[in-house]
Amino acid sequence: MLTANIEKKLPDFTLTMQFTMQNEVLVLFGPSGCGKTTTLRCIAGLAQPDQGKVSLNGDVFFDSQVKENVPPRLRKMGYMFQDFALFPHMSVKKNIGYGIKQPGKKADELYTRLLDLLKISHLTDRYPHSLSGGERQRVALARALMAEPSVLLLDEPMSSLDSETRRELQDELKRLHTLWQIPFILVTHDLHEARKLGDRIVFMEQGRQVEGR
Ligand SMILES: Nc1ncnc2c1ncn2[C@@H]1O[C@H](COP(=O)(O)OP(=O)(O)OP(=O)(O)O)[C@@H](O)[C@H]1O
Repeated sequence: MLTANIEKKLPDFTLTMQFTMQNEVLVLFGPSGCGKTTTLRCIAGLAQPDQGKVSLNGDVFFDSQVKENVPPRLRKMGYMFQDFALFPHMSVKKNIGYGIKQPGKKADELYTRLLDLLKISHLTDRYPHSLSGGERQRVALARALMAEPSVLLLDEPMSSLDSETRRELQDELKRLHTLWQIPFILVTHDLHEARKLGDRIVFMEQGRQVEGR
């Protein structure tokens, strides 16, 4: 169970988000600038709330009252952000491999499956600067999935993909979720995608939840 209680002052409003989720797919949906990315960043530890608490299955990652703030790499979260760059000096293969927790047959199988699924097998020796936006996005997604994280945070992971790849990837994400049974938080601007993938949709405006089911 992931619990997030986040209060963070931003230039135009104070982000105030509070939710608890089981091993489900929660979608954050709302207009540009309403605080979706900042919410994910606070959960991942890439931004610090002014007040609040973030915990996963009883492990406290952030607690303003006791000044606890676990660094991102120890939070066991996989994330893929719009601006989260791939390592420029590493090949695609190395970038994806960076996420591996435990090398071995299982990791090799997952690697092959992800390359195949994301149609990036032919890119493994290339470097990020030579990839298109959509290719970079697919490599970044493979890296996030490769780590077999305890929580997966996805910030518009499919925004630069063509509609067919997007549909396939949506289906695969759903399958992976069923298989792994961990919390997924997905930010999307696509209501169809939100409805297809989300067990729950949180509608946000100006840093607050305005509607949800
Ligand atoms: N590091 C920062 N410093 C100051 N203000 C920020 C920072 N990051 C975000 N903001 C502001 O906080 C608000 C929320 O931004 P955020 O990126 O979380 O929105 P979003 O809902 O993810 O938007 P989008 O859909 O466009 O990606 C915006 O007004 C943004 O300008």
